[in-house]
Amino acid sequence: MVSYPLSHEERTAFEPREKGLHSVTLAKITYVNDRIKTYRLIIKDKSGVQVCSSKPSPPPTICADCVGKFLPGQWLDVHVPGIKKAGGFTITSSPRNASPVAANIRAEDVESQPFIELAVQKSPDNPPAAWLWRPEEDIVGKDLTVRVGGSFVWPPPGVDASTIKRVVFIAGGVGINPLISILSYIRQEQPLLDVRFLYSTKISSKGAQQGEVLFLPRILNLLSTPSGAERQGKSRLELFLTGTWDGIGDFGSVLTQRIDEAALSRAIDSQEKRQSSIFYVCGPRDMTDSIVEHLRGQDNIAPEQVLCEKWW
Ligand SMILES: NC(=O)c1ccc[n+]([C@@H]2O[C@H](COP(=O)([O-])OP(=O)(O)OC[C@H]3O[C@@H](n4cnc5c(N)ncnc54)[C@H](O)[C@@H]3O)[C@@H](O)[C@H]2O)c1
Repeated sequence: MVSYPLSHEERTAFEPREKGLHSVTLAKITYVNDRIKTYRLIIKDKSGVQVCSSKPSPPPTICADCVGKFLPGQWLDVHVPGIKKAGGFTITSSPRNASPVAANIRAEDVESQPFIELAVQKSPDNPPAAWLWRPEEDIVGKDLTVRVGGSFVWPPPGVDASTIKRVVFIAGGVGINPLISILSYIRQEQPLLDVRFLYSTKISSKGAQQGEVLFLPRILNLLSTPSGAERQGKSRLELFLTGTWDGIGDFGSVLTQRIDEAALSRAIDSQEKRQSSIFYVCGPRDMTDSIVEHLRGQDNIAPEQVLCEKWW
């Protein structure tokens, strides 16, 4: 018997998602590397899209009065012209960027409009992704319809937010997508939170540069932005580069290995620190499963302190 991979809608059938659809315009495409492009969607609804603060936890439900709002970490069902089934793509921008009140909007200037950003991996077998990878001149300016969904979110459901002092992000490859949205939002809303970031990704091109690693310049910028003496020295990125690259580039300090137990121990830190930490894990299946199991097996880390997104 031939088995087919589940579509995004089948795979996420039990996840919370909005009832209604929003109309957006595909305004801009940015090439990151030969696997990834990012897409800026301009929101057409007059109300814009705002952060849902009415029912952030627990559990992250999307109810009638939350329509049009999203939490950092969520994804969109994306309906592209001429294709019946929606694609599922993670939102990589902060909800703050989607709020019309946050922007000084000028109709003629795309950069000033409230927006949602998505990162889409090249996948010829996935029709919505293949459509989004068509030549820019064929698709920029087209209208799409989208719906927000997902439960891998900030703030973490079931956790008293006032107890959180540290957030540890652990990303593998394109699993960075929901984490960059959460990091961007946290930096805007709670800049004094301590952040540890472990990011492992494959590089295969010769002489690859920082800009070709998905969101690396953005992460470095978000972690280095000074916002008060208390935060000095509290945020750190450990970058793990694997694959067949030639070691040349402008990466500075990197580890040429996968995230291992020693790296996790550094991130978990002391008994005292782990009690006030939240761990977000997103990456390939085996990596996610083994890291989540390792974290949940530690003393003083409760199951609800470890969140992961499973796209399988
Ligand atoms: N929202 C999202 O976009 C999203 C959400 C959840 C999961 N994901 C998943 O993230 C995965 C990322 O795919 P990719 O092709 O970019 O990743 P990849 O295969 O390039 O791997 C990324 C990094 O993880 C490391 N790695 C792989 N397996 C590991 C393991 N068992 N232990 C430790 N390190 C390991 C690799 O060495 C590499 O550095 C996909 O499987 C995707 O389904 C994505």
